[in-house]
This record gives sequence, structure tokens and C-alpha cells, in this order.
Amino acid sequence: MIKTRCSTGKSHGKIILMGEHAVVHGEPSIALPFPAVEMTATVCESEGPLTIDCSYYNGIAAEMPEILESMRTAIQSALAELQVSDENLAISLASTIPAERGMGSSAAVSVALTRALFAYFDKPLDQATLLRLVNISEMVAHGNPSGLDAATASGEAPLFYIKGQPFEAFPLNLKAYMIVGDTGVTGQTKEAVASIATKLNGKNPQPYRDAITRLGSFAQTAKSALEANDPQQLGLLMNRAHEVLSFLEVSSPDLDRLISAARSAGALGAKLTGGGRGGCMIALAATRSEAEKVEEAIRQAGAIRTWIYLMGGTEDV
Ligand SMILES: C[C@@](O)(CCO)CC(=O)[O-]
Repeated sequence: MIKTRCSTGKSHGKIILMGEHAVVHGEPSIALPFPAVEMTATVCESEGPLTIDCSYYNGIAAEMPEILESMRTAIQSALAELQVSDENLAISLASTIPAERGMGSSAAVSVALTRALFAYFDKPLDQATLLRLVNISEMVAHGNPSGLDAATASGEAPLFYIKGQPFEAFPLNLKAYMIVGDTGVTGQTKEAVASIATKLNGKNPQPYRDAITRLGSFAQTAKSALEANDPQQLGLLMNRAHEVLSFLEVSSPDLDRLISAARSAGALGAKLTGGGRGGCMIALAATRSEAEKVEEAIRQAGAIRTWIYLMGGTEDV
């Protein structure tokens, strides 16, 4: 039996702890890798035109629906960089990252695909090249990506990031639990990013500029709270960030419902995460039993999926 040559590339989800949207406008942000959900791309030798097999589509790449345009761009960018044609390849994607829920699925697809294609053609891929290539497809997905999603979906460390500056990896020492809840509603990152840009370029931009600056200052203070192992302070900052994100009109009734359920169940703080207008929310709790109470409350409030993530330290906090 002839064995087909295949290579794989992997990536994972991401959670933005602080600074979503503000990061697009040059303010600080903090994002965490979220390995509880992951993506694997497999590239195999095949005959004929390039084919794609993923949850949205199975067939010839040239006939992919428009919704997969950023995926097509990721493949084309990697193949152009590798200087190879797209013939005789079959690409498949397997993912547990919910699509369009603020967990960085579009960046994760591009990261996994780029890694798999470079592995297949036996070419080394440094992080700078990976991020440059992924940024091309993220422009299609998000319009004006900060680069935070791609860096977090491809790396192992929590990141502090200001656009245009190097990513700063830092250890997560906070002894606390993060609860993640999926509203089940598709987020609208591209639209949310565009609507904030419209506000900032409109007739009365000052309140929106102030809001973006406040989000950035919360991210900066949150970094100190993480370093000082101060979950109370971080929770407070999360609540305040959610208020500002609501003012910027990137929350939604579903997100707000889960967030208030989390707070009523004793969460130290809660906010939306990622692009917003749907997607996921996060909440913070000091112990596992408190986290479980919060998880139960957000499930009761309608979360279709939840995760509990130990942020740092050991289980017996
Ligand atoms: C909303 C945003 O800040 C995060 C989306 O996951 C956009 C970006 O950083 O590119």
C-alpha cells in the first residue's frame, strides 16, 4: 500500500483579558492562549486541483464560498511565500474552536494552515514570517487587525501588547479561575471594529477617544494586578472595562445577561472578550468552588458552552 505524504500544523484559541478594540488604536492589551480549544490543519499529497475539507465546505478550493475568503487568502499567502503551486494538495481542518465567538478562530485557522503548508514543503517558519503571513488573511477577516489574535493563537505565553511594539510574554502567576461562557451567538468583530472607527472619525469623537484611552489604562493596571497576584483588583478592572465596551456599543443583550448572572453568582468581575456583539464572555473567581457556582449561573442564563481555566498557581487555591 502506498502511504500518502501528509503534514500537520496546529494552533489554539485565545482569550483577550483586557484591551480588545483599544489595541487596534494603539492602546495596551493582554491576551492569554486558550489551549482548551484547538485547531489542526493537515496537508496531504493528492492529485489534481487543491481541495479543502472543513466544517463549512468540502470540495475544490477554487469554488470555496465567500465566507471562507480569509482561509483562501491564508493558503494563497503561504503558497506564494513558498513559491509553489496549489496543485496536488488536499487540505483538511479539524477544530474545537467555536467559529466567530471571540476566541480567535480566524487567526487560528491561518496559523494552523501556514504551519502545515511550511511543514509539508519542509521549509522552516520563523514567528515573524508566520505573523506577517497571517496578518494578510486577518486583514480579510477583520479589516484592521492589531495582530494580537495571531500572536496569541500561535504562542504559549500570555502576552502584553501595544500595536507596533514587540509582544511581551509574561508568566501568569494569578491564583484565580477564569470562567468562559459562549453566548452561542455569532460575534461580529469586523463590524464592531468598523463601527468604533466610525465613532472615532465622526463629528463628536472625544468621548470615544476617552473610552479607548480608559480601556488601555485598565489593561496597563491589569498587568500590575496580575503581577501582584491581586484577583480582586483584576475583577474590578474587568467590570469597568465591560462598562466602557458597552458604551462603545460592542456588547449585546446575550453577553450582558451572562455577565450579570456571573456577577450575581459572586464573580470578582466579568466582561465580554474579543470582538463582541455576540461571542464569549469571561468572569473571574477566586476558588474552584466559586468558579463552579459562576459556571452554573451562566449556564442557567443561557451559555451554550462553558470552560473553567486555572489562570496560575495550583488547583488548591
Ligand atoms: C477586537 C480586536 O481587538 C480583537 C478581536 O479578537 C480586534 C484586533 O485586535 O484585531
